[in-house]
Amino acid sequence: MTETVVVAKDLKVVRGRREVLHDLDFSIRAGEVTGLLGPSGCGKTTLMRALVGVQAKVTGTVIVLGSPAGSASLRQRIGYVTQAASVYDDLTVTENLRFFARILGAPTSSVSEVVETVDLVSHQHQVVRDLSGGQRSRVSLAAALLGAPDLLVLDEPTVGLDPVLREQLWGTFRDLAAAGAAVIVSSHVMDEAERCDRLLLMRGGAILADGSPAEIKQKANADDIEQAFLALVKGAA
Ligand SMILES: Nc1ncnc2c1ncn2[C@@H]1O[C@H](COP(=O)(O)OP(=O)(O)OP(=O)(O)O)[C@@H](O)[C@H]1O
Repeated sequence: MTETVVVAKDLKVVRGRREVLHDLDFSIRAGEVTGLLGPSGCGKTTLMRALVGVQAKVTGTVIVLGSPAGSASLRQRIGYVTQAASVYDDLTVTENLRFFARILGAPTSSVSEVVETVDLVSHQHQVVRDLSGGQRSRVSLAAALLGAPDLLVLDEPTVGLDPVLREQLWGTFRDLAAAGAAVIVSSHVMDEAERCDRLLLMRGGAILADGSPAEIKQKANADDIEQAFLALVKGAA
């Protein structure tokens, strides 16, 4: 049976004075890439922050790997990559990763493993400042992979990347899921939907649809996810 890694019930978040997530119920499974898709401002980052346990004013229940989101015991088991690069510009790829491995208590041998996973072997001794944007985001991803996390939360990891690199990164996400991790990837680009095993389609702080790309298209009687999204919005109006 597939392991359920996240269970959220009545998840509500207030930011500023506004409620930005409204009573969400969903679950996330191991071994799958779950796409969190929806337009800018719909609440993807807020939802991810709630799962990782760094979001204030969360109500409802969010259980991650059997413990409440934000529990200290989860720190080593979750990898989180935000939209902003989170590595040091003046250190090399390897120096950055050794530093993060030490903080995480991950073995030094994991550094070369993650460098290979993100395909940066030929750049490992370069300072991060001299890398391209896409290479830099792969260093952040590598840092998140160091502790071999059971849950990977990736906020728009492919934004601004060229198609070849995007393809490569999706291959990496698929490999990580195949190895048993639960991988959550957010995107506002609907054409990334088909690469996911499962989708949570969001709009205005609510979940419009939850299912495989095929199930969602069938339910909305649409040929692609963008059309399905539009049909679901019309249906909900
Ligand atoms: N610090 C904040 N204070 C008040 N409101 C905020 C804050 N941060 C975000 N919001 C609001 O919360 C809502 C959800 O934002 P969030 O960043 O989660 O959306 P998103 O779907 O990730 O957007 P994007 O794709 O542009 O990153 C938005 O309406 C946003 O304006």
